[in-house]
Amino acid sequence: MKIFSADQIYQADKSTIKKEGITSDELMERAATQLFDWMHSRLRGTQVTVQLFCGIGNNGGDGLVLARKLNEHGYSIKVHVVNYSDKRSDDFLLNLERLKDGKVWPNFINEESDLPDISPNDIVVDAIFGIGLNRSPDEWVGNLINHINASQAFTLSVDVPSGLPLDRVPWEPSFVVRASYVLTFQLPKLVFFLPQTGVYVNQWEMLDIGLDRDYLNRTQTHFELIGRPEVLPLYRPRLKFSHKGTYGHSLIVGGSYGKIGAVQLACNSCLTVGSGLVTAFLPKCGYDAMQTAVPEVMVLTGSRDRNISGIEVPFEPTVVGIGIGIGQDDDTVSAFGAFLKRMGTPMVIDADGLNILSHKPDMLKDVPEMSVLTPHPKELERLIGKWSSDFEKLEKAKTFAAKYNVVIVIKGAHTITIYNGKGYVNTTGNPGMATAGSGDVLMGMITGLMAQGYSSVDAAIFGVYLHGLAGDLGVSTTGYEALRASTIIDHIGKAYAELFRQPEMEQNENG
Ligand SMILES: NC(=O)C1=CN([C@@H]2O[C@H](COP(=O)(O)OP(=O)(O)OC[C@H]3O[C@@H](n4cnc5c(N)ncnc54)[C@H](OP(=O)(O)O)[C@@H]3O)[C@@H](O)[C@H]2O)[C@@H](O)CC1
Ligand SMILES: [K+]
Repeated sequence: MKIFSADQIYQADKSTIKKEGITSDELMERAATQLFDWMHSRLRGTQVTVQLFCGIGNNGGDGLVLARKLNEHGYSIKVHVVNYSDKRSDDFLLNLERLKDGKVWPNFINEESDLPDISPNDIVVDAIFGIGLNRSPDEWVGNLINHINASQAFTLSVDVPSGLPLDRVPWEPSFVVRASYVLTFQLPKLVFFLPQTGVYVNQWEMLDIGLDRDYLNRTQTHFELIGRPEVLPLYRPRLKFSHKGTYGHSLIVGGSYGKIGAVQLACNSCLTVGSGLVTAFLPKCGYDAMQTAVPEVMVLTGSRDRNISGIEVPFEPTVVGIGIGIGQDDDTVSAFGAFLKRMGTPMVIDADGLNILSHKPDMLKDVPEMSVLTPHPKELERLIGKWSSDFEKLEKAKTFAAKYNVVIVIKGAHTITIYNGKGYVNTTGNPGMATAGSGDVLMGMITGLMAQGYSSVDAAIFGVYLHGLAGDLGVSTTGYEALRASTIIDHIGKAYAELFRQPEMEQNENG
């Protein structure tokens, strides 16, 4: 699903109005009716006080329409207009009149006003600012936002948490509503998924308001949200008349004394995701452990006991995954450099492989094009330099990926795969996966997918999604804390099956 910018959303808005021959207030009515239906279906007339805080633009207009509908259905409401500007929008004004026609008289809050009492039992509707926010809220508005946040009331934000801009980090972090729930109109917003801005969004949901499909389909975006519908078409079915050679031969190069487990995990996940053959290349000390732990994997060792030196393999691997647990000893660094120079085919580079590249940027020119780099935030920083915000991080990563023609997988709560100027935001995974070895499993999975013929970008997007899904399935039996990297591997098979599971309702309908 595409992630649109604020400007593009305004365009979609205009295009819908033009195409359907409706007025902008009709679209607002449609949007706010969705908000009302959502609330009404959950509250079912419960006598709770709903306090609506409405700005003076169209986000506030949505809030006013919602207030009118709640009032018509007998809910107990208090409407506050947050008077932060004289430039009230037409649809706000129209709906203010309609609200007054229904005998609801809002309380106008301005700089001098006392802040209204909010009980923790109230429901707050936050319709102060929407996607039109373009500068820091004034201090008194920020204080009101703080007051809402301190109330502990359930806070439902309309479209976006007020105070959160769509294209940058907030000017003042405390001047942003911390939403319990965001009902966003039709399209996901990038800020919901970035570490610095996602913290304002506890849960979110999209409400379809019937924006012009043509416009949405033909408009290119810089980011895409990756869910099951995006991943399914990438799946490459296995053929009946195939053999292990059809699915590639992966080479996993890694390990040093005390860090052989990383290679076991990567080899295991590489096999489990479907690589036809897997060979591990290790220092000698890892030989017995590897042969015992994963019998399906073939093992080659270098000449040294505790770390990797020359990397010599007597076959042409389909794809190489390299870097986990290799350390940065001088002979390992030169072996890594020589290997990069020799290999022409795309590889997956992780962990110390990335750290070596950060310390020896000269080697970057030898990284085969279309390789996949899988840094966590610290490794990324070493690679591309510091950034001042998540937005700058993404831009720098795009520039780096373009310069070397590689795919970068920025690991995190929402892992983002960067390639060719575009970011693919993953939706699976959970905090239990922030655990030792989780990254090694991902590296093995992406390698194993490339071995089977997935392109580098598809392997990264599909692998990240499947890895997260396996973690989500695993967590249902272990809970977050006890989830281990090996549990993720144990659930890769179920994750594949889950991709093709019919939702229960469909199953029932089909008898
Ligand atoms: N297609 C859709 O999805 C639909 C969207 N709809 C709704 O419209 C919402 C967007 O509405 P909006 O354009 O009127 O902007 P909104 O956020 O209400 O702000 C109001 C104005 O405030 C101003 N301003 C900005 N920053 C400021 C500041 N710090 N302090 C003071 N003032 C500030 C700025 O005006 P400026 O002063 O810059 O001229 C801005 O225009 C959207 O989120 C959704 O809820 C639906 O109704 C229908 C379908
Ligand atoms: K809002």
